[in-house]
Amino acid sequence: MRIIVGADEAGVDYKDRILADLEADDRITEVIDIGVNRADADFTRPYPYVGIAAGEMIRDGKADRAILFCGTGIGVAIAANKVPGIRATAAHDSFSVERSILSNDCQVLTMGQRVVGVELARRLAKEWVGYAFDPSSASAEKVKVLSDFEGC
Ligand SMILES: O=C[C@H](O)[C@H](O)COP(=O)(O)O
Repeated sequence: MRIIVGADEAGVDYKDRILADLEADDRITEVIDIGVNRADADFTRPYPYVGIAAGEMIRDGKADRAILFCGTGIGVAIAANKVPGIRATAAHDSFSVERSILSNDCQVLTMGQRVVGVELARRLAKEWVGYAFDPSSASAEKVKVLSDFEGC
């Protein structure tokens, strides 16, 4: 699995912690850091640019999934969802994280650094990359309604 990590200024600490976890995870073949990073000239880049960039990379086949952070997780989720074909959600509990894949085939998970503790965020990220969507499941036809609506 090739996975993007990204954040705005409000989520950068968690992004960097999850980046380190993913780089040590044998299930992950590539971790792609799209920033922000403290050394960036545009460290204060607003969250929509991060979410849209991640969604476009997945749309273009450059990555399989993304885990994104901002203050709440809401802004980067909204932004990623603006890219046709992308299903992104904020989730801060284990059941929602599971269902975001098994029910919704989300390519993007988002969390809020101002919402959830770092150890829970790390655990949820670890759980999330372990789930795989079953295209033969009853959920698949529901996801297909979204794909058909968007034409992708
Ligand atoms: O959803 C938005 C994020 O939480 C962002 O990090 C903070 O946005 P704000 O500065 O507009 O509250």
